[in-house]
Amino acid sequence: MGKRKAGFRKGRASRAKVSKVEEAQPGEDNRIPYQDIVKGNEKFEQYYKTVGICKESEWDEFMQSIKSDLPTTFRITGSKSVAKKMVEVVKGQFLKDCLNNGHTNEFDTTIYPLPWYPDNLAWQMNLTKKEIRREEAFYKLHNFLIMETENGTISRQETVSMLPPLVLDVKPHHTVLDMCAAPGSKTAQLLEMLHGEDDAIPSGYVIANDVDNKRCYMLVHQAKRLNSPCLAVINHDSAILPNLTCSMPNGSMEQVQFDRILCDVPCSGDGTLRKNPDIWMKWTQANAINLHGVQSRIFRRGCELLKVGGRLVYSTCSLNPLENEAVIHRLLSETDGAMRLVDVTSTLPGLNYSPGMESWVVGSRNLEFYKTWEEVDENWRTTIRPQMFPPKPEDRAKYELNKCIRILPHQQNTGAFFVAVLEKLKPISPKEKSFKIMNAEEERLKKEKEDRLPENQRKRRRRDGYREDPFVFFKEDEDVWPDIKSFYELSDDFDCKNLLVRCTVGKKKNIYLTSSAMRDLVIQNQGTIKFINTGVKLFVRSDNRNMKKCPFRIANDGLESIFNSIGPGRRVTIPKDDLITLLMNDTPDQAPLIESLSEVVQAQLKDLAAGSCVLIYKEEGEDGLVLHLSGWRGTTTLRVYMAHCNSVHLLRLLGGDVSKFDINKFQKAKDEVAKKLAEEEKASDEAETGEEEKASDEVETKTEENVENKDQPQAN
Ligand SMILES: C[S@@+](CC[C@H](N)C(=O)[O-])C[C@H]1O[C@@H](n2cnc3c(N)ncnc32)[C@H](O)[C@@H]1O
Repeated sequence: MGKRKAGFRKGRASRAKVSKVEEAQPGEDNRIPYQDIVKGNEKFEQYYKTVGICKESEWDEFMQSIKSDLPTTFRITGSKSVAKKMVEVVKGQFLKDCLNNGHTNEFDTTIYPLPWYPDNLAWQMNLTKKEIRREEAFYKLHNFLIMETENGTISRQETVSMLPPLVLDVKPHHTVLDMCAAPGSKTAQLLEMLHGEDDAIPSGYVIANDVDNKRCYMLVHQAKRLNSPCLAVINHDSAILPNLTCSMPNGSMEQVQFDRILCDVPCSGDGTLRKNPDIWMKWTQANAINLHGVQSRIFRRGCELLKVGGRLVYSTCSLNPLENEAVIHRLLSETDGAMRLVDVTSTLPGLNYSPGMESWVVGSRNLEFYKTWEEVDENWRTTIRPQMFPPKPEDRAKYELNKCIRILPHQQNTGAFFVAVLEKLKPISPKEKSFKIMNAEEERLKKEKEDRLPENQRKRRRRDGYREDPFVFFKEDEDVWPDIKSFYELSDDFDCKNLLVRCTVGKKKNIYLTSSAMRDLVIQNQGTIKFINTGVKLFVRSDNRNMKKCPFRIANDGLESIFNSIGPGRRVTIPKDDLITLLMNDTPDQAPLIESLSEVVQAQLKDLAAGSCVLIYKEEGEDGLVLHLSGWRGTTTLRVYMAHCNSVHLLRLLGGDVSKFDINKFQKAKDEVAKKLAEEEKASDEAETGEEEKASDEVETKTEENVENKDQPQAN
């Protein structure tokens, strides 16, 4: 897929409708450069003034803020000890140096933790992304953000988008559904919370769904950085998401009801205007009117799939009450007290917000405004629906829509956002017949019926259901297992049935690990659910001659999940200085000689057969940094087996010298230009010298000829 040209957005159809954008001219490829987009739209202003999106006294501030570029924000991720160390890095001298690297006073380099995010794990800085990218003074900061993002230790996520997962309050035992998950920044956050207790494999899981197949792969990419065996990516329209079943300890089957559901629905996105200025050109009230229906259907399905007592968060990055309070009100009024809004603001200290609206006017696409359905013009009655209107004044107290949270851009220099937290009080009968909750007997009969289908029909079902490679779980007698088990001295409680490969025939290349709950879910639902991805990479085929006994090396991705089961025979405890040496020399050709490492390491390696091993680093103190890394003991060398960005990240955590990796791209570009100029100059000098030499040679030859001629005796 081709990369979108940086700084350009498509600008077509709606341009003509928006008078303020007339000055912006699309380029040859029909895109308008960002800097040429006029930030303003009369209809937007008319609509939100009429709706009363903020107090009149705040309007100018609201508009000024929504037209400005966003500040940069990021979240620190990773295991407890790594995250703690990263917070120290962000608070420490390194980042101070990055921010004060010879810049002039024109930049506001303030950086601060978000007060409502726990443990100082979320940070906002007043510099914009553009400033960080374009200013040489900030090259170290830019390198830091890129490297640590690639490594998965920070997530560059907009402040307001961090709210929904946070208020969902996920615990390690929760079953979680993310209904509209791509590209996945919130899924990542949900996973981090699931793994929040640092248990190797939590009993809960996250199912991340998106209707868009391509975006599902963005989700896979995003989640990969988190190395969780408790995630599955699935691809469905969540408004009609099929029921999932799971097996119970007594062997019966049950429909899955989720403890936590995130419903971050598709929306008009006008809360992201600061990040996506092209929305200024496209904005129309018709978008919100059109989206209300799908948002309501997805939300309703979420409420059906939620466990009684469970929590659901509905969120959008839209300012529009039609996509927000109207959707919530519609569901509350249609489900007869089964759901209720929860006020979570006391858990968000220091967050500035507006309470949800309890009353609003509904605007048509032409911006005619109606207070009640009865007033609506006949022409609009197919697009404006009665459910879009607010509760009657006498019912307001019943719905408590003021418990919703709306964040406006000027309140703390962020994007705009809407969040509603709901709890389920009693079951909701599914709207669609097909979602009827099956009891165990019905489920068994359905399975029996499927099993009786002729083989060709079953095959077709499988084919139509999957375009993905299959998920083939290990059987107890899997051929490669005994060698792996004995090489890594894996304990008997490690269940090899949770391992899987993505092929049915041929050599197994990569072996993935899922949690037991995830394995069960995949096995029980492969017929009805389109699974795109699950499992964390644990073993990778290695045909190295030193791995004859077990042709699989251990991968960093899944190491944490299996670490406790690995026996002492393949473990090497490594002191800080040795680890720094390994990280500074992380390529195979640089691998340090064993004899150059400390005696402690040499002693451990003496009896360790060559091949894959686990390196363990533990800092002193209760909360000290703990690292488990995939390593390779060569015949004479030892090395870390990891991506370069991981090495740099770890060096930074250990206080090692990362300066040789901190490339100043501006200086590099200048050096390259200078080098090219020098080469050109040299070439032209040489050419000139060549010409001169040739010319002088010619002169010399001629002179010599003359001399020779002169020397010739004159013929008489
Ligand atoms: C606002 S984005 C979600 C952002 C995501 N939660 C995150 O934090 O990265 C909305 C997503 O909903 C997906 N979507 C749209 N309609 C859907 C549907 N009917 N079912 C499931 N996903 C849908 C879109 O493909 C899009 O990826």
